[in-house]
Amino acid sequence: MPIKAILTDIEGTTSAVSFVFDVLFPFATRYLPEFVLTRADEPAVAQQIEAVRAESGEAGASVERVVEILLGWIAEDRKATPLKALQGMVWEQGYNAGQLKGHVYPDAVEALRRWSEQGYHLYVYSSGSIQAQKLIFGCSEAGDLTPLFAGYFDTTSGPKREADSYRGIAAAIGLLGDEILFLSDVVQELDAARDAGMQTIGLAREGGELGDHQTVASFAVIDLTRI
Ligand SMILES: CSCCC(=O)C(=O)COP(=O)(O)O
Ligand SMILES: [Mg+2]
Repeated sequence: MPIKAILTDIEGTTSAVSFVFDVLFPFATRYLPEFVLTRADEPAVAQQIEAVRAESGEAGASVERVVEILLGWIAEDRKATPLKALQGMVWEQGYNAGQLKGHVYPDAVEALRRWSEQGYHLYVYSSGSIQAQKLIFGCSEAGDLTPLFAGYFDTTSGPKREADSYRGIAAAIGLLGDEILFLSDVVQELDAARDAGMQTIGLAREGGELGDHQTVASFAVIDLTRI
């Protein structure tokens, strides 16, 4: 079945792992405590605080304790939906203030633009919240890339290592699994997407192979007509 849509991961795929670990996560560690403590009564923040209490099993946790839990989750890179939602809110302030600029590899920018012009529908699936996804592409070093994308999926569609998440995304896109190409740097994500019937290509920016998935080091060598 020919490819009609491309679904891409962000960290390690379109964007450097170092940008996430050395820039975004430290930014959140620095600014998230004050953000949560001063805005705890705002409905959008209060909702996430409640979700942290529920996910951590600490129903009566104070806001200060919730902040401690969140900082622990950042340190362990936990893909918890309420953490990801709050990180997105904190990063928005950094992007708006010009303190952050999204990193997207030039080869990814070029390929995404070309595929969009050729009529492929482009989607994102990342553990980062949809708000965070729109920010990294909207405030990128290459300018606003959001017009290239037809839609965004995050952990509210399910964990990235479970096939059911990809089945749900294919249904939401309105295509058969094998009409969608999924790109990622994580073999468990590629396995889950393939189990759901999607085509896969692994991105190994430092070289090497990702399991038995076709693996490339750059978007520049992906040929959509040969999948
Ligand atoms: C949307 S940029 C922030 C990325 C992030 O928070 C993260 O956890 C990366 O997850 P990914 O699924 O893109 O590897
Ligand atoms: Mg990744």
